[in-house]
Formats: sequence, structure tokens, C-alpha cells
Amino acid sequence: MTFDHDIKATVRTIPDYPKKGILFRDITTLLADARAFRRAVDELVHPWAGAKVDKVAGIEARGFILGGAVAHQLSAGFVPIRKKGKLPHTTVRIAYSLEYGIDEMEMHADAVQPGERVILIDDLIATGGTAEGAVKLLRQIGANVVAACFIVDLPDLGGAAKLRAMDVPVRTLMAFEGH
Ligand SMILES: O=P(O)(O)OC[C@H]1O[C@H](OP(=O)(O)OP(=O)(O)O)[C@H](O)[C@@H]1O
Ligand SMILES: Nc1ncnc2[nH]cnc12
Repeated sequence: MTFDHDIKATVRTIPDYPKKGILFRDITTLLADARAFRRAVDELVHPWAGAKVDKVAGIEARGFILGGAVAHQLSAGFVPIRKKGKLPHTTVRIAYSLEYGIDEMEMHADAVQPGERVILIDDLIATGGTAEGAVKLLRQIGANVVAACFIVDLPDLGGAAKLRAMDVPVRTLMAFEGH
């Protein structure tokens, strides 16, 4: 990953946010850097150029920023996976846990047609609880989840391994060891 060093330096680390003991990897500084933002989106898109991708699913909130850009580049539809209570039509919902909390997420039940090829996008994978929940929701409505893609991996927390164990190919652009 030669380009890793270029954009990794634009991610800011905040200790003890949102809870004591968490090293928060803040991608807002990457997003604010035009070159880094473009490069990250280009790298997320790259493997899928010319492939059939029907939908890009993005996880609220940071996954919306990246997922929207990736969907646009791939001429694919965008599907928001939201924290509970935000979507107006019939939804499927699941509880999940993440590195620093628990929550529920949902998506519209008709957002993906059975068999459609979907890429899941988020900024970061830590424990993988969030992405696991998203994959379960997508599969519940018949999606074919062809990959899950993230800018940042925190490998010590095991999220990418968890997704691979669910037969989801995972692509990440950089890793922070020791989370
Ligand atoms: O792998 P996990 O341990 O599940 O953690 C990863 C999730 O945590 C963050 O989202 P957060 O819930 O903080 O929401 P936000 O994007 O609205 O800030 C991040 O954007 C991922 O969605
Ligand atoms: N350490 C971390 N930094 C930023 N976002 C996260 N989501 C879960 N864990 C995180």
C-alpha cells in the first residue's frame, strides 16, 4: 500500500474520545484535505471500475460522505443505513454494538432488490459490530454483499476478520495497529 503514507498522515488521533481509553481516529482532517479525500475515494472505487455494482450502502454518518461519493463515481444507487427512527418508510432494524457503545440501525426494506450486488462503505472498521449489523440487514432483504470497504482498519479489534468470517470480502486503505 504505497499510497498509505500519503493519506494516513491526514487522519487525526484524539485520545479519550468519546470515552476514556478510546483512541479516536478522526477522518474529518482527511476529508478537509482535497487531495487526500479524492485519493481515498479513488482508491475505494478503483477495484470496481467496470464491475457490476447496483447499489452502494453507506452507514450513518461518516459512511454517507464516502458512500455518496463512491456511488456517484460508479454510477450506482446509494442506500442509507441509518440510526433508528430516521427513515420514513417500512424498515428492517437490528441492534448492534461498537467499540464505544450500543445502538440500533435500520434501512428501508425496499432499498435493495433481491440479488442486487451491493458494496458496503464506511470510514472505519473497529470491532466490526456496526458493519456486521449492516451486512445482516442487507442480507435480510436479499442483497448480494460483494464487498465491504473502509478507509481505516483497527486490526487489533478484529472487525475485518469478523466480516471475512461472514464471507464478505473486505478492503481497507490503511491500518492503525494498537488501536
Ligand atoms: O467497528 P465498530 O466497533 O462497530 O465501529 C465502527 C463504527 O463506529 C463509527 O461510527 P459511529 O457509531 O461513531 O457513528 P458516526 O459515524 O455517526 O460518528 C464508525 O464510523 C463506524 O460506523
Ligand atoms: N477508535 C475509533 N475511532 C474512530 N471511530 C471509531 N469507531 C469505532 N471506534 C473508533
